[in-house]
Amino acid sequence: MLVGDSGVGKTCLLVRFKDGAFLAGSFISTVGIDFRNKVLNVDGVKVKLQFWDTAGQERVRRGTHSYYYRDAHALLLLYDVANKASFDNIQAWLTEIHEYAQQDVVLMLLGNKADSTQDRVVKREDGEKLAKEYGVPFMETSAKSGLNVDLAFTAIAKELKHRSMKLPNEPKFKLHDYVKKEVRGTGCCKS
Ligand SMILES: Nc1nc2c(ncn2[C@@H]2O[C@H](COP(=O)(O)OP(=O)(O)OP(=O)(O)O)[C@@H](O)[C@H]2O)c(=O)[nH]1
Repeated sequence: MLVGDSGVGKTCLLVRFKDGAFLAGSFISTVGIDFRNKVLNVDGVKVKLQFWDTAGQERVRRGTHSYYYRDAHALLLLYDVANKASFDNIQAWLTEIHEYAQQDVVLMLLGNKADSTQDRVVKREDGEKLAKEYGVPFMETSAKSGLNVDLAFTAIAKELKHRSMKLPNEPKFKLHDYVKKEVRGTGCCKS
């Protein structure tokens, strides 16, 4: 499930991952929830992921999220590095998540729009610090350039596969270590 303030790039991140393209141009806010599927090959095993792309707008999200949180196995919580308010709201999102989501939900914090060099107002270290405080894996992404998008979703898929299969001889998958493969920078301009 992708969550975070309106406009942080949830839909774009998902479309970049699913279709390899960037939705440039006018911004159409998600209303309610959108579902998209993708089958990933994770270490030779097919993992079918169903993504729930939620609306960030307060007026549409009130009431709906609590219902979906309960069934979500993983949450990607996004803020926009060029929007301070979206970062400041992360704590409120985390409170909501702790209230409604499953205790063992896989959670990852993503600072999106890392390509926005001139407009950046949230430093990478601030994202890192917040993530550390809450014990959540963190990386910066860009739906525009594609930076770390595959890595973020693959990390989630690997963790979910690991949890659901529990193969006896398989070494434990460590999500916190895996996200260290993150590429630093803007990723510009691969799109
Ligand atoms: N520069 C830049 N712009 C982005 C990026 N991701 C999204 N955008 C732009 O940000 C705007 C909002 O993107 P969406 O993906 O629709 O945002 P959302 O979080 O799904 O918004 P809601 O549906 O309202 O919750 C669009 O104009 C996108 O083109 C990114 O990585 N870099």
